[in-house]
Amino acid sequence: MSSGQAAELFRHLPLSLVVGGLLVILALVIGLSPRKNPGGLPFPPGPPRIPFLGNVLAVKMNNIRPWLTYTEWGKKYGDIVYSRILGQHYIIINSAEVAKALLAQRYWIYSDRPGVATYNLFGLGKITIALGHNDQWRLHRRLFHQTLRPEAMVRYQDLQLQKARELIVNILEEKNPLAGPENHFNTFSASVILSIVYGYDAKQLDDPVVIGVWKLLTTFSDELYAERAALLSAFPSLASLPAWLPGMGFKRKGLVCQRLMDEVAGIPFDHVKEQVASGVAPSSMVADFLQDESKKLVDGGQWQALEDEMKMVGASVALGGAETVSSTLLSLILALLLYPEVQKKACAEIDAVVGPDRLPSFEDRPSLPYIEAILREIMRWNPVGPLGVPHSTNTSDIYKGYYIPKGSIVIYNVWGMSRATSDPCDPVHFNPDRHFLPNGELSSEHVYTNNPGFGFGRRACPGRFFAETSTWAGVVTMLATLHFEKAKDAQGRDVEVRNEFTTGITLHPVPFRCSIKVRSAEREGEIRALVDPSQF
Ligand code: HEM
Repeated sequence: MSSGQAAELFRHLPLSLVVGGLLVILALVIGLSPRKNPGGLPFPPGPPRIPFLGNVLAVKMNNIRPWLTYTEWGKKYGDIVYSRILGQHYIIINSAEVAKALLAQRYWIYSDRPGVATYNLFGLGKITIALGHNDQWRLHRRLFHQTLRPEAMVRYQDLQLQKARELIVNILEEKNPLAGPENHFNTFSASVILSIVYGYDAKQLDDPVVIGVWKLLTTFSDELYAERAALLSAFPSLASLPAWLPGMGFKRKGLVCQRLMDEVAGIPFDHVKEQVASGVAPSSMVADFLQDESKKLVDGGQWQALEDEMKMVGASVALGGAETVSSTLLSLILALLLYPEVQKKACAEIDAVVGPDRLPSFEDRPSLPYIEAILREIMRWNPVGPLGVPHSTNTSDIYKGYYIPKGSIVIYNVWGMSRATSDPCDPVHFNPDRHFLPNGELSSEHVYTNNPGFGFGRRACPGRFFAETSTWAGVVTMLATLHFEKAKDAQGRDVEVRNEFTTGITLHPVPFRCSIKVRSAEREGEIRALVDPSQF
């Protein structure tokens, strides 16, 4: 039977069978419904639930932006909210204080990950972000630490600045007048990451490894919206239904993702292995690991297992760091168009500190507090991951007299936290000045790498220090060299842009047009002298 015939057959199933199926699902839901907790303690407060389905309708009403529902719940029920969907417990945390108290101070309970079946379906079950709180995950975090710890960052500064300069040339050489800078941001963020992980020098958009990384990220995030993930975690057996059944098309996308994942993890890794064998590998996370003789003292089987983990660690870094940094840069450009006074202030600061004809470098960073405030404000304004990445509990817990069951999915509402600022300026606005104290000094409260957008506790993003320096290099180099403004239509009027973002696991500004001009010919000249013209 072909898959088309099978789908046709499914569409014509007798009503009794469909009703029977629904009853089975209902029985499963009842089976999954929580039993009373031993001490009879209450769950944290939360919205009223309907039998069996729980809060599915409330979240569904706002399923494209669940963080708005959670923020409303936060106002009504407090910083910790309980919700239930199809028998699955959800704990929603709406304040950084509660997130720290649970995810950081009780990390041994709150560091598991839900949704492993879903990650497996997309071939991503072995990357760090998908792993449970176990020894394999601890090994990954140890391997990251060598390359991504704060003290190692100084090693990458020259590379980050060089890639930022290549970004400027890519933007200036863009032939399509309607193209925005987003594709060049994608190349920038992927190429800095690929350099440190594999010593791989990707320069342009059509680089096959860069293309692979982006195809994998977009296929995965298009398919894995929150509702589907919730359904799959409530009913993992859905994942084993055949791909030809109606509604199961995402399984075919899952197969595409699995193939892409094999390529993204395998091709650059094998390339480095060959380079190491012929003694020509430049230093990188993977090459340094493969050349570390002390690791080879473990016996052959263990070495192979360790090498397989390193392959996944490399892919985890490449995937974790590409989209997030690129999206952050695109948010900045949108903010510059909407708030031109920010661009004016930033350029004035750079010109005063760096002088008119030199490019900024990391030595200038302490003297550029407004740029620092811009970085913090991009993270706050429209957080790239509005709900971070969910954790789950591996045992039950009691917090402030509330019962938190084992297996709860714990969501921290980064978007809601970003709206709860104590300064008088409306949180909707992009305003870097909110990060300064009345005495003009930068506040020590919202340091970039402590932003809730990087998560909490032992699972907090290991790439946040690298994200910070890459973003800084990109932002300061663009603001020193280029001027961004609204594009003009045929009549010479501004093409308006809106503070509008896509929805999903990560947020990106919806595509917008802008005009980019050189603002310092001296700095452009210096950049062109530093970037090999044969690459463009
Ligand atoms: C603005 C940029 C970035 C943002 C907003 C971001 C955000 C996050 C968040 C929210 C998590 C989950 C934390 C949690 O579970 O509580 C995470 C995990 C992770 N990030 Fe990032 N990230 C960024 C950049 C990067 C970069 C540049 C890298 C690599 C160099 C990276 C690698 C990872 C990895 C490997 C994990 C999984 C950690 C684990 O599960 O233990 N990220 N990130």
